[in-house]
Amino acid sequence: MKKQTILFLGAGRMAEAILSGLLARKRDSIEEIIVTNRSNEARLAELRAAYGVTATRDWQAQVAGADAIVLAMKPGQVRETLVELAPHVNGQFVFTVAAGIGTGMMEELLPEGTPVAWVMPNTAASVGASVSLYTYGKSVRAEHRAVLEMILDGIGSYEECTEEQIHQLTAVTGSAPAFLYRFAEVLEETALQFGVTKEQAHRMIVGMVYGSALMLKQGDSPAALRDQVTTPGGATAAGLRVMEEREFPALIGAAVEATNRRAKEMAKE
Ligand SMILES: NC(=O)C1=CN([C@@H]2O[C@H](COP(=O)(O)OP(=O)(O)OC[C@H]3O[C@@H](n4cnc5c(N)ncnc54)[C@H](OP(=O)(O)O)[C@@H]3O)[C@@H](O)[C@H]2O)C=CC1
Ligand SMILES: O=C(O)[C@@H]1CCC=N1
Repeated sequence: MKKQTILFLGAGRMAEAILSGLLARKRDSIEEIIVTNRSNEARLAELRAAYGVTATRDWQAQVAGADAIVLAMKPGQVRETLVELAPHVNGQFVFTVAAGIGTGMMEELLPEGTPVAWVMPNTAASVGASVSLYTYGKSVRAEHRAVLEMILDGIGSYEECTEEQIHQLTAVTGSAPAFLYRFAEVLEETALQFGVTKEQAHRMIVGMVYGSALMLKQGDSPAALRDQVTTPGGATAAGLRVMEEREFPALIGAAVEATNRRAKEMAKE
C-alpha cells in the first residue's frame, strides 16, 4: 500500500484521538495528515504544534492530493459538508465517524462510484485502544478496505458490522466510555468522603478499573468474574442487591436507547 495522505474535515476531539493514535502507531504508512475546521484558528495551530500535521483552511485545494478524507464534524454538519466536498472528489476514499450518519447519505451526495465507509470509533483511539465498528458502501474495493483496516489497526481493534448494528451499538462502544468514566467519577467522589486525598482516590479507582479490565481481557465472562468477587451472603452481594432493586439493567438499557435515539436525531439536524 502506498503511503497515505489523509485529510480530516473537522479538528475536534475525535479527529485528534484518531490522528494522534495513527501517528504514534502507523507513521510509516502515513505520507501526510492534513486537518481543517470551519472557524477555530487556535485549534488548528495547537494540532500543528502538537503533531506536526498540516493545518489549513483551504481544504478544497487539498482534496485532489488526498487518498482518504475523514469527515469528523458533528453529525448535523455532515450533509452540508458533503455538498461542498462533492465537486472536488474524484475517486478518493471518504469515510465519516459521525454518529447516526451511515453510508447512504454519503453515496447520495458524493459522485457515483465514490468509495465510502462509516466508522464508529471511541476516544481510546488516542492510546491505540479504540473499539471501532465499521461498514462499507457499495463501491469499496480491496484497496480501500486495506487502507481503512490500516487506519483502524493504528487506533485499536475493529469489527465489521452492518449499518443497522452500528446505529444500535453506537452507545455500547462509542458512548459507553463516558458511562464508565461517570461510574469512576462517582466512585472517586465516594472515596473522597472517607478522608483520602484526590490523588489517592484517583489511583485507587484507576487501579480497580484497570485490574478489572485485565481480568475481563483474560477471557472469563463478566458474570463469572462478578461471582468470584461475591462471597455468598457477603458484603458485595448486599451492594449488588441494591443495584438490582434500583433496576441497573433497565437503567443501562434506557441510557443506551436515549443515546442511539439522539445519534439518529442529530444526523437529521
Ligand atoms: N467524541 C467521541 O467520543 C466520538 C465522536 N464521534 C463523532 O465524531 C464527530 C466529532 O465529534 P467530536 O470530535 O467529539 O466533536 P468536536 O465538537 O470536538 O469537533 C467537531 C469539529 O468539527 C469542526 N467542524 C464543524 N463543522 C465543520 C465543517 N463544516 N468543516 C470542517 N470542520 C468542521 C469543528 O471546528 P469549527 O467549529 O472550528 O468548525 C470541530 O473541530 C461527531 O460526528 C461525533 O458523532 C464518534 C465516536 C466517538
Ligand atoms: O456524544 C456523541 O454524540 C458522540 C457519539 C459517540 C460518542 N460521542
